[in-house]
Amino acid sequence: MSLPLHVADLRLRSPRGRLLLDLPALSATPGALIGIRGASGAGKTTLLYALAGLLDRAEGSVRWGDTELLSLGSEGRARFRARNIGMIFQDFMLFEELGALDNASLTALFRPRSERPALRARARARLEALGLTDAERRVTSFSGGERQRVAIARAMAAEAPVLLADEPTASLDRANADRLIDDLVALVRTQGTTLIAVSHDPALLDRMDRVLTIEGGALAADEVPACA
Ligand SMILES: Nc1ncnc2c1ncn2[C@@H]1O[C@H](COP(=O)(O)OP(=O)(O)OP(=O)(O)O)[C@@H](O)[C@H]1O
Repeated sequence: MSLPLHVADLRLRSPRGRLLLDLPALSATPGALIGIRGASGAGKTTLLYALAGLLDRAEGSVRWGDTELLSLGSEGRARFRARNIGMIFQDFMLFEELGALDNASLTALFRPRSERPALRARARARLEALGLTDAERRVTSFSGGERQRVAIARAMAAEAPVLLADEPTASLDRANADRLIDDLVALVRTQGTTLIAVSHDPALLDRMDRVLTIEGGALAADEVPACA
């Protein structure tokens, strides 16, 4: 399934009324690689959270295909996310009592029984590709970078139509970061996934089709990188 994105008049205010996000319009076609950059505090993570339907106070329209995310209740948004959005966020949302593979296969719970073995096999392969070979080890004992890799494996194994990533290369060394960028681009090109990735990493941003610059919660630029 492919899900075009249409955002209109998206606004978010802090509890004290400060405007954190103000986006009159943003569209993305399925299969696009979109980077988001901007200074610290510009609103990049807030934008990703709004696109995932994770912010209760967001106003306006975030439409993925035929689904108007902001008109759904929190349960409906969670259901939509489980089926359609892979997330690599800075809070990795791992289950401490589970092993790496169980965490990376968690989205199987939302899939028909017949699809679960293939998803688990993809999760194992993604973990191995990311250098995590001890699939049964509980994540409690994992380092920050290892935890991030489990979250990446989970998001990629799900092969959801949309992948939202917040600094996916941040805690990887250069060689692993470069391999991950290759894998993300390959996933998008083969599956028609829409990737929206916040990053400060020029190696990642240079591989995107478009790079958005966020300043003060607003879109300051929407450019094609020089080497795309
Ligand atoms: N619930 C909230 N209440 C008040 N301010 C908030 C809230 N959530 C976010 N902010 C503020 O909104 C701004 C944007 O935050 P955000 O995390 O989106 O920035 P960012 O661009 O991702 O930064 P970084 O690169 O440092 O991660 C920041 O000034 C932050 O303090």
